[in-house]
Amino acid sequence: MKYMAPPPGEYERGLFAHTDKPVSTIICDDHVSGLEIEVNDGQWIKLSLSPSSFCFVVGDPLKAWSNGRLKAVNHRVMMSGDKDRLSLAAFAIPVEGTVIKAPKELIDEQHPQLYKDFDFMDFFLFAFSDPAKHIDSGEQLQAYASLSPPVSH
Ligand SMILES: O=C(O)CCC(=O)C(=O)O
Ligand SMILES: [Fe+2]
Repeated sequence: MKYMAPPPGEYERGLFAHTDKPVSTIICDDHVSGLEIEVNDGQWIKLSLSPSSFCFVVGDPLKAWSNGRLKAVNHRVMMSGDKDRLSLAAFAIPVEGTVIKAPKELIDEQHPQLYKDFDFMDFFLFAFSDPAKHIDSGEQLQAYASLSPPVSH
């Protein structure tokens, strides 16, 4: 991705806040910082990736697979300064027909099943569909797959 430097003195959105829809993402950049993660409601931290580091981002399907134990962090790109930014994101997309299903070891009385089993691609297409545009990115997994009340086994 290429993000253009903002006008002088401005702090500008490069990429809107979202959680990732692939299973996971590995990000590296050209050391012009810009990637931010939301740590608490509304509190954002800018990541400065060192030259040899990558950022591993848990996507919504991996959160569902882990029965909610792994968090899908809300993140965005904000640009300041006078340099353009280049980043590279490697998205993990499973083969067609892959079902996202939490292993039984991650489901018990204390950790009831949070999400129904679902076909990865059905969720992926849902997340980019017109109806889902009205749902906050961080709420799409909940809207698509939540089991409420949670089921315990
Ligand atoms: O460019 C970046 O650092 C982040 C890209 C990203 O979050 C995405 O493509 O999902
Ligand atoms: Fe992302």
